[in-house]
Amino acid sequence: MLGAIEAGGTKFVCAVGDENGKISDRIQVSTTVPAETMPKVYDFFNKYPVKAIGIGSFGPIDVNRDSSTYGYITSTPKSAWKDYPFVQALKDSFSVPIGFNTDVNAAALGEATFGAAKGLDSCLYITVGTGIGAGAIVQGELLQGLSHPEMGHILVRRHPDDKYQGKCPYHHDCLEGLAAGPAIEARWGDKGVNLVDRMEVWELEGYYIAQALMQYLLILSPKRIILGGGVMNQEQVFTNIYKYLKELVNEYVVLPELSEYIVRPGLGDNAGITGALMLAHRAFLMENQS
Ligand SMILES: Nc1ncnc2c1ncn2[C@@H]1O[C@H](COP(=O)(O)OP(=O)(O)OP(=O)(O)O)[C@@H](O)[C@H]1O
Ligand SMILES: [Zn+2]
Repeated sequence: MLGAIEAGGTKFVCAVGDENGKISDRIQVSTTVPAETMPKVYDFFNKYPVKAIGIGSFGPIDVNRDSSTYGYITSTPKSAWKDYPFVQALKDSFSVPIGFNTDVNAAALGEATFGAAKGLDSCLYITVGTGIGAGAIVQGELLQGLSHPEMGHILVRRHPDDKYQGKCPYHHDCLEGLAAGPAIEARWGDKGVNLVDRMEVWELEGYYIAQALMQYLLILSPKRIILGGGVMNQEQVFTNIYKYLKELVNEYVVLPELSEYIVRPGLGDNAGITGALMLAHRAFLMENQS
């Protein structure tokens, strides 16, 4: 039995299951402060004989095993979780291998193993929600370098009619600052879910996301792109992304049929937690190899 944590900025999902992605029990805990959230996490896993735990976490996080702050959540604006030693906290309570990566890398792994990118050795998983983040599988491995990718904060070309200053506290009008859920709400004065009939909202959304996808696909050339997160519940954004992406790429590279190439998560809301289960599986295998 394996344990999994999908640690989000608003809630933690904890689950137990097996290496085939089958989940046998799960709970949700709200993300308040570590002293309140973590004991509930420990209580849940204490009920089960887990052999390893995988964490897909909001970030930025330190994923560099050689670093003195490996396993920490680093510079999050959620101050109680800033510099929080997540992996160590679990190791102190459970003497099992702990896998640790970003929430979106975990989701990419889940989708590549069991979901919309099953059988492919590369894919990109992007969430457009409270923030924008992306994880990637490249040549069968999770993409990691100096740190993990932060693809939500890339710069995009501003639409000439868009006067909104942007919401990212670090870069103002980066992709996340212009196109995540809170930016939509701030620009148009209402939540996305209430703006369904405002065509211009979803045109602009497609315009920005298509630019990001163009850059990701030119740099990483993923075999499939999966778009999740609350904002992507707006079906019309997909149509607009296809339209703008075709225009931008302008036949320079040959694109697959876009409705099969840029798709929703095959695992729905379970992409992240299933991926975290796979992180646990990998951590278990790694520790038992050496
Ligand atoms: N149906 C919808 N249409 C448009 N926007 C939506 C819809 N549902 C949620 N959102 C927007 O998505 C954002 C919440 O994102 P999501 O539901 O993915 O939750 P989250 O997990 O908190 O976000 P994140 O993935 O960044 O951690 C909010 O800004 C919300 O207004
Ligand atoms: Zn930014």
